[in-house]
Amino acid sequence: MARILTLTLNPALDLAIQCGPLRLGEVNRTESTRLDAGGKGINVARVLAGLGHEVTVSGLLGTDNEAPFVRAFGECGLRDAFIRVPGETRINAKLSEPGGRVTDLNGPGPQIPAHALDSLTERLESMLPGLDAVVISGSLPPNVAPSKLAGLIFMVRARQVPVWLDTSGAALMSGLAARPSGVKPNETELAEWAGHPLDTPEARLQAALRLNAEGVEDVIVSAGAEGVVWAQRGSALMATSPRVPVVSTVGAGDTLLAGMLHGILSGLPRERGLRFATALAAESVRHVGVGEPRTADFEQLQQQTLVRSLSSDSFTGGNPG
Ligand SMILES: Nc1ncnc2c1ncn2[C@@H]1O[C@H](COP(=O)(O)OP(=O)(O)O)[C@@H](O)[C@H]1O
Ligand SMILES: O=P(O)(O)OC[C@H]1O[C@](O)(COP(=O)(O)O)[C@@H](O)[C@@H]1O
Repeated sequence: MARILTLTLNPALDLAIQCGPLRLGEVNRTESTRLDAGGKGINVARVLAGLGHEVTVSGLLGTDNEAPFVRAFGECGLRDAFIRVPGETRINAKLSEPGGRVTDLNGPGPQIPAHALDSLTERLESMLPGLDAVVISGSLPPNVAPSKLAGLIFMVRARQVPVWLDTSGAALMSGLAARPSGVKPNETELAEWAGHPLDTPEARLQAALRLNAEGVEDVIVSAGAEGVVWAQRGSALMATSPRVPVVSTVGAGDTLLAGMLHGILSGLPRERGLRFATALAAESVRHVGVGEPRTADFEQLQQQTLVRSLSSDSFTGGNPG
């Protein structure tokens, strides 16, 4: 069992909406709706706690609608170290249509008073001793500068605690420059850093190896149904996802990251950890919410997840890897 802290600077209440084919500009009738406490670090924490780790959640939480979060933390056995800020945490709408198309409408989040960030930094610093990993996940509220995120990464690294990052846009650029120990972008997010599309496994591999060479030890590039490339200190594996019916892809990336951390922090052989995490992420898309390893066919999903090693030759007809 590991001790992990996840940091969500911009959590969200996720409004999951199941509907028929969406008709824009018209009245649509929904099939079901569900409101859950979410946000990347909170989802990662849920999965890790379910796998038996001791998890603390922190970040910035609006006081006006905190009740569902507090309830979820209690239900999942998460230690609550969120700094409270005035106002509401954002609500993100997730529209799932038949056929697996999911449309995310993510809000900006509230304005954060400067003293709240100072309190968060102090709290984080006081919690670092004894932690096995820190995960910083998700977007930043509108008035939090990306350089603040880089500052948090530097602080954690200075205490020799591994720090993982999962964010996007300017926050990802700034965060990567601070050299986190690990990162989990999806292909679109990493393409922005690379400056060109990463629409093939080879392109993802090259970008991941480049980041390894720049000092990010673990780079996990997710590519939806196509699966995952994981480059660790210059040596790469690729996992191909099992085919599953898609209900909601929301939380798949968070599940993947949590599954990978579980493998790494539990000392699982690399191939086994990647298979576990990829199968768990596939499990998550079959329903709303994060992946559930206790599901009856999870062993089967793992068997259907193909893992192979990759090298630059893997794509040139040379060594099949
Ligand atoms: N349609 C799918 N079928 C099977 N696995 C999926 C599917 N969509 C996502 N996954 C799994 O979830 C992981 C994360 O999904 P992805 O969409 O790449 O990340 P993010 O949610 O961060 O954008 C993928 O690498 C894959 O393992
Ligand atoms: O902080 P962002 O980038 O707006 O993302 C927030 C959203 O990400 C989620 O954590 C889902 O993330 P993934 O689909 O990448 O796993 C939702 O719960 C939340 O609404």
